[in-house]
Amino acid sequence: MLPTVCDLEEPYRRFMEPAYRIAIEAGGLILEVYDDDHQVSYKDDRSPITRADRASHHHITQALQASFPDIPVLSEEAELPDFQVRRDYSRFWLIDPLDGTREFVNRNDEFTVNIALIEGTRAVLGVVHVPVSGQTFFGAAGQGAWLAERDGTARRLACVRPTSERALRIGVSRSHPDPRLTEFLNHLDAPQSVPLGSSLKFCRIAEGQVDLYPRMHPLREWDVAAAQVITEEAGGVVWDWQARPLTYNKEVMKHDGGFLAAAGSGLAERILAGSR
Ligand SMILES: Nc1ncnc2c1ncn2[C@@H]1O[C@H](COP(=O)(O)O)[C@@H](OP(=O)(O)O)[C@H]1O
Ligand SMILES: [Mg+2]
Repeated sequence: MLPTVCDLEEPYRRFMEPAYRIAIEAGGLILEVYDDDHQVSYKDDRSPITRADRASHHHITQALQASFPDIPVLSEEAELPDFQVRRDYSRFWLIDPLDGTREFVNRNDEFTVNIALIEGTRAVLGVVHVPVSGQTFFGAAGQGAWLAERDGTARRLACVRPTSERALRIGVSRSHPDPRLTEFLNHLDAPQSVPLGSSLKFCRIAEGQVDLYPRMHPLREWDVAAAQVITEEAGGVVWDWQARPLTYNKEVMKHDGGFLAAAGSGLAERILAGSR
């Protein structure tokens, strides 16, 4: 059940209630494998996959389909429908059943379950659950973002604007270093790097603990969708490097040029102006 302090309304409440519950259930399945001796195999693109990715994928897919038989579910762990078919979807679920598989394999706890609802080409609802901490971040377009703790208490999320008195805190991938990002950081005034796995980098912006999350190389749409809604609904922005909002259900489901997530549009504009 959604936390009682959460005053989320329709049209998104009917989607959020099951999505929130299903993300937490999937987190429970992931933890059963995490506490066990998990075996890793590798996909064609050499990224790791475990029994936990598969268990989470099957549960989320089946449970969303049971609640919403008419809404397609697209997942990192399943073959995507042809673009000719999915381009006509007015609404679909986009899931990353275990984001941060490398963090899972390395046992550093920084992995998440991500469920997003896409309408047209926009991400409009997102749930990011963190199995180890039991925290669940969630938000819906125009209504705000919340953080629920394992014990059911919850609070609204709001980004914190950086001040000139302190260093900018930059969320960076813990497991996928990028030389272009290092070069970009060299142009900022003594930034403080905050290494984090998975979509947690977006969530920390929404919590006010990180100011920026710049990404130069492509990420898949499912790595971003749910957490983008949470960042935006906490007052942040997630733009491409031309200051345009990210779009979804593209022919290739990637954000090709990367993106800039920031704790506010003013900060993002300042950073983009400096990077040109
Ligand atoms: N260069 C790249 N191209 C495509 N996906 C990438 C990538 N670098 C990282 N990713 C994916 O982005 C997700 C989060 O990575 P990071 O912790 O670096 O932010 C991971 O997803 P999965 O764990 O779901 O496969 C990872 O596979
Ligand atoms: Mg992922």
